[in-house]
Amino acid sequence: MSEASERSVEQTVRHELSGGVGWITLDRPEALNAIDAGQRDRLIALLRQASADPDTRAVVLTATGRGFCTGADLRSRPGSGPGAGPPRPPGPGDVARTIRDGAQALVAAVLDCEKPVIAAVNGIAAGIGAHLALACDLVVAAESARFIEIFARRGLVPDGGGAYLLTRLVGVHKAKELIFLADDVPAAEALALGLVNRVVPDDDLESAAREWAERLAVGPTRAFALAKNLVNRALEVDRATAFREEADAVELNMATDDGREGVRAFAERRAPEFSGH
Ligand SMILES: CCCCCCCCCCCCC[C@H](O)CC(=O)SCCNC(=O)CCNC(=O)[C@H](O)C(C)(C)COP(=O)(O)OP(=O)(O)OC[C@H]1O[C@@H](n2cnc3c(N)ncnc32)[C@H](O)[C@@H]1OP(=O)(O)O
Repeated sequence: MSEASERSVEQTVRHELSGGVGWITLDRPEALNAIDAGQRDRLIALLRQASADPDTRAVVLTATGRGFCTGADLRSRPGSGPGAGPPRPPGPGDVARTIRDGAQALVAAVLDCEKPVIAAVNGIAAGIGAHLALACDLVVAAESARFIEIFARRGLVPDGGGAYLLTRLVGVHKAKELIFLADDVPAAEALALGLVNRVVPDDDLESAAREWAERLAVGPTRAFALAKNLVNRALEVDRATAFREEADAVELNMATDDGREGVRAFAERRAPEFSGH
């Protein structure tokens, strides 16, 4: 039975809302924060709740120990409780459904979250754990962090949006290099590649993530959500569609309190106070 099942999923995937920032912390350092299906599903639920919660203005995703997340818990077996029989071999379509409903749903929950999501990568991010970090809007990495597109070491095809994310972030050739060779990518190299926004000393990771998160938490939340969606779609649509969706987003935003507050505050020579609505 995996360690995860001896502690509640609320203990190994912690959530705290503080100052408008939702902190989601993976806390199973003994397994480098590998995630089983229960932890994956809790992450999805927390991200979806954060998206809808008006009191959550920004999200930070981080972890404890020297692992951020090393992907699926390869030691957990769904339904492996006491008395469980031998694992049933997956039937036709079972694996594809697991990937759709699991790894892909997790990455989609980050991409679709209507709040800025910051990954504070404290250590090794491998497999779906790397994609969880790379799907975030901003990635702050500790100097000791490293990213591993590890699937080939396990004979697996990258899932959880790996090819989709990597190709957009680093281009076709570098994406194939990372996937085929499955080498460790240290934080400094990840920064040079454009995989992360910032690299900070390990001891400064939390404060660096907090500083960005708290700045975003008092910003125009709705405008951030609309802009996030435009950027996420920018590589998928043609110019006419992009321009139409941009114009629609600007119009939607102008109907919000914050959309009017910024210009009004400038005219009144005062700092804006964005409510997030
Ligand atoms: C999305 C969740 C799905 C949940 C369903 C579960 C079904 C799983 C079926 C797989 C198909 C799903 C695939 C998934 O969507 C995508 C993936 O993530 S596949 C990639 C899986 N991850 C890995 O292959 C990484 C495995 N780990 C390593 O290779 C190494 O640990 C490392 C990352 C290179 C680091 O190496 P070291 O620094 O030497 O550290 P150790 O190896 O000694 O590790 C320390 C300790 O942690 C345990 N551990 C590390 N990673 C995992 C892991 N992924 N699963 C379980 N346990 C892990 C390791 O065993 C050590 O424990 P100890 O032996 O000390 O008890």
